[in-house]
Amino acid sequence: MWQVRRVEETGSTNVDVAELARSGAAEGTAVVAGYQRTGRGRLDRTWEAPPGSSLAVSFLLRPRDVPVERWPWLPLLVGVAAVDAVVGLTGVGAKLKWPNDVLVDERKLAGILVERVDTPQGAAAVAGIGLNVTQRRDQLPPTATSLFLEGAAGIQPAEMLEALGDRLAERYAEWHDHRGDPAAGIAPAYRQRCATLGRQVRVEFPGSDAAEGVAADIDDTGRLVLQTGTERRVIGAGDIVHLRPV
Ligand SMILES: O=C(O)CCCC[C@@H]1SC[C@@H]2NC(=O)N[C@@H]21
Repeated sequence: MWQVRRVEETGSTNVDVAELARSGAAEGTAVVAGYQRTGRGRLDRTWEAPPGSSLAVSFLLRPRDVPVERWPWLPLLVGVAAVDAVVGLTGVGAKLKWPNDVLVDERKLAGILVERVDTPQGAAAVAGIGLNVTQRRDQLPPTATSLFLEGAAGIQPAEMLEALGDRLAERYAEWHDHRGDPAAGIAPAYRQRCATLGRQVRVEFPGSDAAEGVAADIDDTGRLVLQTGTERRVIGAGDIVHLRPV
């Protein structure tokens, strides 16, 4: 379903696809870059990778038949597709940290940023994925990893793109066909791949606030349910630190 445009270098593929969306580009338009100068991350962070070492791609989605209150599942859906693409192509044991960091043994392999964009054709979503492919240890922070470092040495970004595009197209079609009903597939698939559920965690909120508790569940809109003593707190955004299994 993807019409992929390849660019050698850009600022951010998410920004590029958002611009294409505003100019009327069709669902399935995608931009993949050899190098991103100013990649965007979650919670207003940046995303960096040396030229040619990683996959940096954004996909345009126009989920016309899915009520907008179900769109918050999209970032989780993209996470499921990314995990399945990594496991299927390389055998590397990737898992999700809520909402959608792709981890291997607690190190981050991939990050996902899904952004809503308003266009003359209606609301759309840009799903951006940055996945570390060939980076060596000295090209990454200690908290990150790459496919190369996890033993998948022969894999190149283009192969990873192919696998990711296939898994994303399948998951998206299933979700769209069920009008975004999470129970129809994506919620159970997410729970299976989520390393956060059932753990003692710290949630660091944007700003300096934090909370600790057990990651008890994912609610109907993809938010994390945190059990803190006798209280249940529903978390829409934040950074999770995995503490220990319970
Ligand atoms: O973990 C995060 O903070 C999310 C990082 C998302 C990075 C990807 S790389 C391709 C796409 N273009 C961007 O500017 N960001 C996303």
